[in-house]
Amino acid sequence: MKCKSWSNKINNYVVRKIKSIKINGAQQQLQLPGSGASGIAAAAVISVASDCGENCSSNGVEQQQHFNIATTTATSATAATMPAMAKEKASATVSLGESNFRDINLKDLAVVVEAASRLHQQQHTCGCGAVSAAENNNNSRYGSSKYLTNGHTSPLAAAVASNSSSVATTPNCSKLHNCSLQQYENDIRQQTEILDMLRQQHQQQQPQQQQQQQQPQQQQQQLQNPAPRRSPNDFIFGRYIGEGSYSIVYLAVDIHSRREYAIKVCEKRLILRERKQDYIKREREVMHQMTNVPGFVNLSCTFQDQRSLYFVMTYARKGDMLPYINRVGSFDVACTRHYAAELLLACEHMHRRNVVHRDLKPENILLDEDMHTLIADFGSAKVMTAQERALATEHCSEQRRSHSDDDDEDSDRLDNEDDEYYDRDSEELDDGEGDDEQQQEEMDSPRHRQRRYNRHRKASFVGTAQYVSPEVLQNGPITPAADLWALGCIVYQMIAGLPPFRGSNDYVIFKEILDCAVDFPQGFDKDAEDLVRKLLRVDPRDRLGAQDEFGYYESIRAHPFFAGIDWQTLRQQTPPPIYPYLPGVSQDEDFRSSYTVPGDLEPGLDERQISRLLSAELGVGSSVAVPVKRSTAKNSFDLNDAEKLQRLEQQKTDKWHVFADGEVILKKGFVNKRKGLFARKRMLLLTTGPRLIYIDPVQMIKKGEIPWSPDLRAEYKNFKIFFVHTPNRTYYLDDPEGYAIHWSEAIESMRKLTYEDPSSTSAVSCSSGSSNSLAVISNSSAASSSNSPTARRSSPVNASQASTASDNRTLGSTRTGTSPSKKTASK
Ligand SMILES: Nc1ncnc2c1ncn2[C@@H]1O[C@H](COP(=O)(O)OP(=O)(O)OP(=O)(O)O)[C@@H](O)[C@H]1O
Repeated sequence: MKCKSWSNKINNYVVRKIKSIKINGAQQQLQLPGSGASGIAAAAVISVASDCGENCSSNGVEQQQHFNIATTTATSATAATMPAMAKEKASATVSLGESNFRDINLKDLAVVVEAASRLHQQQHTCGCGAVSAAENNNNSRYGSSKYLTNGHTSPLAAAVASNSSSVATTPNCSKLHNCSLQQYENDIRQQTEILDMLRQQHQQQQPQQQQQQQQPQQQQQQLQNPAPRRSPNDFIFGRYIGEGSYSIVYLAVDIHSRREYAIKVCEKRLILRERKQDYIKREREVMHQMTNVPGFVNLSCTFQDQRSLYFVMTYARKGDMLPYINRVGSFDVACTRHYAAELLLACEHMHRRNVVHRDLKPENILLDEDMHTLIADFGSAKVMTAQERALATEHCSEQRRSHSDDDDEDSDRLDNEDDEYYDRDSEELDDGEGDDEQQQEEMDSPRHRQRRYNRHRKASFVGTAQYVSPEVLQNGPITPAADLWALGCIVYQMIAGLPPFRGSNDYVIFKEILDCAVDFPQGFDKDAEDLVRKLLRVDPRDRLGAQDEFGYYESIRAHPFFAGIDWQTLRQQTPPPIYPYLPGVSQDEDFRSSYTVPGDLEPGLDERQISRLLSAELGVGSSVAVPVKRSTAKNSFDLNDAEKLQRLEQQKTDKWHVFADGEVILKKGFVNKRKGLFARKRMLLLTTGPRLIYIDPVQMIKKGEIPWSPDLRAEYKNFKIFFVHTPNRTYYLDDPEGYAIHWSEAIESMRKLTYEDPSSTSAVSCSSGSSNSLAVISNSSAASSSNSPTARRSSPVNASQASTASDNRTLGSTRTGTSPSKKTASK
């Protein structure tokens, strides 16, 4: 069994390495003759013994990667599989920069094809390696991956990924007999072609290589002095990006390579206190495993100091997806289709590697420079063994049979909802690789299976309430179908603007999930609705894709919602622009982050630097605009103290007065506040704060505020519809009484009064006595130029900053939905 596993590992490693090999420092994108190359084995005897991956150069002059590479010392299993290689390379430990990394590849590759041929012959007779061929052929179904990292390939990160991917590439025995001699011959032929291409390229680059070979002294030095581990002093920390439960993420620049990274700094103290060692460990392991897989955040390296652990990751420049959904309310169908397709590809990649993410949600879908998705946050991920998968599948059927007898159980569990928030992955099944056959039989006995299953049931509720699948809530076994459930939730949210299961608290949300009752508001795209219904099935086995081969979701790809998707080139295409599902919102919003790390800052993350970053985050000492109150009252919203007192006195009898927190209500009226396809009736108050407060008129509860800032802009579309644009969200409001223009102008007047020179403001008079009775005496030219839907151009929005806005997240989780909708169960 081991040799199959190693063979597979070897194959994957080499294919990756060949695809991303560097020739003389320049990246060569090789067009492989086919992606079924499964057998070249030489590079597999290289074991990267460092944490450090892609681009973590520590030598400022040469910007080279230094890795300790213990050729053939990887494991005895490798040696057993590749006896010839083992003898040739035994225990030669070298420190490797990218240049000699390349040379070694080329030298080794010559040996490899022959070795691989031998290996394949052996494998064919004993059955080993068949899975490699099968898996690689499966991969080729969907075209060859490019292993891009921020748009460039990364052999070293590939090496790291490969080094940690033994679990992922463990063969699936059921495929063993699918191989044929013909297949192997094809593979060998392809590999020979690849090698020839490499040779040609190598020869073309010969002069440069000779030049490099004239620097033996330098290389000798590298061999003797392996690169020191990274430290915070190798990076300039530019700005705070966001924070999680145990970590803060900064944008930083590598002082050697000048590359930008997102560095997650995890406080050891917090991790220990909260006993989250497993969580962090798992995140690191899975990130390693998914590094260099398209659509995932790469983990370039990790290091630590006394206080913290550092994860150096791909910087997802455009932040996470949630603010985009919040900003435009909901995505149009083309946009949803594209992002849903990228997510499906990501699920396939994970599930093929036996990784179940378990916490897929818009906040964990990051966006790179080109607006392609990068899946992040693997703290909740689960790496499943084949056995666990079989167990889970087996149990599903039992669970289904017993489900009807089990009705009371749900409510018991829900009553103890707080207890559900634990994660005991440290109690994972301990059936390791080394089990012999007898042990194996014992393990497979019903008694053992039940025991293991019971232990497994204790395993985690991890994830986020709104996206968690019923089987996770019911302590059922974890299967990849949990991510397909989340995919259904996310597709729903992209179209409708809110997640399908909402509630004022987790208890209500869990109940909704277990009932699987989903509202599809009017206007929900029919194909999208069908897809969502088919993904949101209580029984994981009933979910679309669950009966497909793991990691190859043909049935989901074939769903009509995905008609027209070119799966092969999806990630090379330019994603459709994010347009709102609802018409009328400006379509030229620029979410691009304009921030770059200044070059003149000091590297490191000591107290001084932390305080600088904190000050910048809080806007202390920076040029963040603060409200400027003018003394001259030209705008009638600018009340003097006596006027305010008088108005407050009048206002006391007003039932909305209590919501104004002692401020004068300048304008009020009922509006429908839209979010995606949902709308809610709200009383909207504009107060002297200035504040825009919205209240649930039925429950008489304040639901929230539209956050004021100098960037806030009001814009009317017609007499009924107006927008309030904030950096993080466009509020889509509709005034059934037709005072949209009045609202828009009143808000603009207040903004100008607060943040701008009063000489440029419109003169507005108001009467707070009656709803929507504001009399506007506007400077018509100013109003029309600033408020015209076509003339208005918003200022650039920093998406990363937007992602930290908590008000939107709160709004995103509140229950809405007065718009006509049908409530149906899609069980
Ligand atoms: N590689 C990255 N590029 C850009 N932003 C990132 C990156 N990784 C994380 N972030 C952002 O940093 C913030 C904090 O991320 P982090 O992973 O520390 O916590 P989290 O996953 O949000 O929370 P928790 O750890 O509690 O699950 C998030 O807003 C996330 O969007």
